[in-house]
Amino acid sequence: MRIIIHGVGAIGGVVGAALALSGQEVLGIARGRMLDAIRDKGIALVSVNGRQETSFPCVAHPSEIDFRPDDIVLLCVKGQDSVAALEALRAAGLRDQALFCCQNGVVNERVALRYFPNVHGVTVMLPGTYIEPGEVITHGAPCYGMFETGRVPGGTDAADLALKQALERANIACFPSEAVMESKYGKLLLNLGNTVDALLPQGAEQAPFTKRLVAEAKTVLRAAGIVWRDVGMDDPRRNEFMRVVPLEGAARAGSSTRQSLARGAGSVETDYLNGEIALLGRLHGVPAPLNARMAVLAAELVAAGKGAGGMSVEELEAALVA
Ligand SMILES: NC(=O)C1=CN([C@@H]2O[C@H](COP(=O)(O)OP(=O)(O)OC[C@H]3O[C@@H](n4cnc5c(N)ncnc54)[C@H](OP(=O)(O)O)[C@@H]3O)[C@@H](O)[C@H]2O)C=CC1
Ligand SMILES: CC(C)(CO)C(=O)C(=O)O
Repeated sequence: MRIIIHGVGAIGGVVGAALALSGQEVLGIARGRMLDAIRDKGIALVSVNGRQETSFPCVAHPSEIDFRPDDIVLLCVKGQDSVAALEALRAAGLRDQALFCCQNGVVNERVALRYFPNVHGVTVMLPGTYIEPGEVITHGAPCYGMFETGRVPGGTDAADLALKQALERANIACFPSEAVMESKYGKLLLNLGNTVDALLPQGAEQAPFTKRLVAEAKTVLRAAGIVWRDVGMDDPRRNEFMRVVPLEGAARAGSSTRQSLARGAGSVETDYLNGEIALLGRLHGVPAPLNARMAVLAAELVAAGKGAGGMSVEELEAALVA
């Protein structure tokens, strides 16, 4: 079995490097400065176990891959990049192989099912950081991360088991689940604060904003009849397998959305996080003005070419009532 990582950034980089260090065959699909750095000098994984250098082969495009029947593909791009990645995978010959959406948000799996029959969701609990090309950081301990996986719409199969075994050899806890989307909706609630974290200066009080966004979202999910499962610290597995710990000399660079802005990535995932709540609210006739506004603010920030942390608490408060 070969594990193909589509999108070698924070999550794809940590998972790919940890798998490679465990002896697993890995192939990356990367781009830009990360691709150049890995080809030039490999990749460094920074974690509670220190800094470990490793390497795995990387291509720039799926068309360079001869897919094997027992390949497993981990889709590790941001939600706004999914369609392009899925189209390229199909054009390159991927067919019935298991495809795992290692992504936040709840729509990637549904999109992937248009292209492929064997789609699995993954609830990714892994505080990953990618700022410098060729280096990825995880603040997860004792395991680097904790994943829940399962087929979409439901059930588990041999691919979940095979991935679990490979991930656990690489120090990433993995729990196959018959209803993975329930935990992905739980994770969506945790991600409603990503853009708050991206907009405000580091150290600013985020909780009053995220609480309001989550309360609004819960009303929307209930009206939509969507069941979710809590995946925060109330999940007893979190304390045992994956706590967020400080690492000397390697500060966490904030949420994945903040990291996109810090890297000048040119897009953020907010339309698939807060924007999902806005969408569900509109479909089910429940107002979700706060989450809808967050999506607009994020789009404005990207369009203005602004970096992370440019808004004060007072400005965000005013923007949310505007
Ligand atoms: N970081 C974290 O702590 C966590 C992230 N997640 C989720 O995991 C998913 C991945 O996030 P994260 O790893 O942070 O994102 P990153 O932006 O760090 O990594 C994604 C990588 O994929 C690359 N990419 C995008 N499209 C393509 C393509 N077509 N071909 C090749 N490479 C491509 C991006 O390149 P480029 O940089 O040029 O855009 C980037 O390097 C997201 O859904 C996120 O919400 C979940 C839990 C925690
Ligand atoms: C780790 C967490 C929950 C928030 O930082 C996340 O999922 C992200 O950064 O996207």
